[in-house]
Amino acid sequence: MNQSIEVAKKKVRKEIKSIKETYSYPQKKEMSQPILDMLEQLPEFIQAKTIMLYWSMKDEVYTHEFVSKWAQKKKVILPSVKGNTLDLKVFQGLDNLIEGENYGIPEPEGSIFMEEDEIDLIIIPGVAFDKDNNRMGRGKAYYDRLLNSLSAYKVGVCFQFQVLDHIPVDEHDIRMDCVLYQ
Ligand SMILES: Nc1nc2c(c(=O)[nH]1)N(C=O)[C@@H](CNc1ccc(C(=O)N[C@@H](CCC(=O)O)C(=O)O)cc1)CN2
Ligand SMILES: Nc1ncnc2c1ncn2[C@@H]1O[C@H](COP(=O)(O)OP(=O)(O)OP(=O)(O)O)[C@@H](O)[C@H]1O
Repeated sequence: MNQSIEVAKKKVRKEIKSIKETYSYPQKKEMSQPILDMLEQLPEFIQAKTIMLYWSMKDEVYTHEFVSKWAQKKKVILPSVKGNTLDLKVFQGLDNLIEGENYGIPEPEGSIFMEEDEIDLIIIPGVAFDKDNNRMGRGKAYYDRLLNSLSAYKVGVCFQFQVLDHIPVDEHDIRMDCVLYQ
C-alpha cells in the first residue's frame, strides 16, 4: 500500500483509540442501543432473511444480545478467522461459540456456510468511517477481502466520534452502502 496512506491510517487508528478509552465498557454498551434500534428499522434489515453480523469486541458497537435475538428470526452468520481470510459460519446459539484463532473473538463452531449469495445484508464494524461511506478497519484487510466476493447490502456501524469528514482510503477499501452511528 501507498506509504503515506498507511501512515495516515495509523494516525487515525491511534486517535480513535484514545477517544474510545475515555468511555467505559458499560457506557459503550449503552451508546450502542440507539444504533441497533436504527438498524432494526432499516428497510434492508427488515427485508433481509440472511444477515452477516459480528460478535463485538469491547471497543465496538455492542452486538451480543442483538445477535442472539435476531438469530431466532433470521439466519445470522458470523465471521470466523482462518489465517488471512474469514470463513462464514451460522450462529447457532451461545453454546456453540468457541474462541477464534489469533484474536480470541468468539465464533461459531462447525461447518462453513457456503451459500454466500444468500446473504442479504452485512453489518460491519470499523475503526473509522467518513461522510462518503468509506471505511477503515483494524488494518488486516479481512473485510476488504471478504466484501470483494459478496454482493450483499453493506452497513457500517460505529459511534459518532468514529465518523470523520475524510479518512485515508486506498484502492482496496470497500465502500459501505450506508453507515449508522449515534
Ligand atoms: N468483532 C469483530 N470480529 C471480527 C473482526 C472485527 O473487526 N470485529 N474482524 C475484522 O477484521 C475479523 C478479525 N480481525 C481482527 C483484526 C485485528 C484485531 C485486533 O485486535 N487488532 C489490534 C492490533 C493488533 C496488531 O496490530 O497486530 C487492535 O486493533 O488493537 C482484531 C480482529 C473477524 N472478526
Ligand atoms: N483485497 C485485498 N487483498 C490483498 N491485500 C489487501 C486487500 N485489501 C487490503 N490489502 C492490504 O492489507 C493491508 C491492510 O489493509 P487496510 O488497512 O485497508 O485494512 P482494513 O480495512 O483496516 O482492515 P479490515 O478490513 O480487516 O477491518 C494493506 O497493506 C492493504 O494494502
